[in-house]
Amino acid sequence: MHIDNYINSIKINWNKQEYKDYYNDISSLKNLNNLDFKKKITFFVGENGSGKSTLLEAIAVNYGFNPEGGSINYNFSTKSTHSSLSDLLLLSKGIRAKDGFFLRAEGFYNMASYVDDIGVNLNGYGGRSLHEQSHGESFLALINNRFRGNGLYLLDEPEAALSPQRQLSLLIKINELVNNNSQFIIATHSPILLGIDDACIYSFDSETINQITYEETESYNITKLFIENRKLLLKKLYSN
Ligand SMILES: Nc1ncnc2c1ncn2[C@@H]1O[C@H](COP(=O)(O)OP(=O)(O)OP(=O)(O)O)[C@@H](O)[C@H]1O
Repeated sequence: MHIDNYINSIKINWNKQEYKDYYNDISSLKNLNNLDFKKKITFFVGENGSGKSTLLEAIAVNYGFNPEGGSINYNFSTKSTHSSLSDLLLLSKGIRAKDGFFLRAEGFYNMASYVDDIGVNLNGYGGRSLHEQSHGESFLALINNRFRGNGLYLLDEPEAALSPQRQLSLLIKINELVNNNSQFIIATHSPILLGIDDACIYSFDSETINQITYEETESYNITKLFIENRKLLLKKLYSN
């Protein structure tokens, strides 16, 4: 079944590149020409440094989000370090999303300061300054109160601040929002979030970006191995 998403696919126009940037040395990205977003939820998985955040940020910036995170309307920048990859992207868009947010664990502090500075109504943020809540509390308060549905949500490692219990709460919220016409693209290492069904999982661990199953992800396999064989595994790890 064809699903019309807010972003249906991306293409990279390498001919537009004027100068080499760090992503030219990232295996998964240097050979990338296009990528489809066929499902309401797409996960980016892969080893640290495999290029997930770089691609997610480029998509976010090209769509109009602030590179440090926030909604389309947020316009702040504490440092300009985002790559030029966003300039090379061509997004194939469906209808315009009514809501949207680019949420990254990294840079959340600056975004919270911006919310304080502009003096917005804090009801959308759990009723208290994001700085007065714990990292995990504020992260989930934002998602629960500010994500309204019919939206495009780009999340970079949302599990970083969340306990396993709250990752389950996030999973429920994502499911609710998807049922309310939302699209998610999520870079994650969480074996809990990756367990959401009917998602497309893209692995950044080889020369091309490949679709894999939940059971093929490292997050699933290493967690399973550890829980099922903890004592034996620890013995082996310590002896190496
Ligand atoms: N602004 C930058 N300038 C130079 N190199 C960068 C920059 N940002 C990221 N890199 C490098 O690009 C590579 C990919 O980084 P990226 O953050 O996209 O990885 P990732 O897959 O999201 O990793 P993680 O799981 O650790 O978040 C890394 O080797 C990183 O050091």
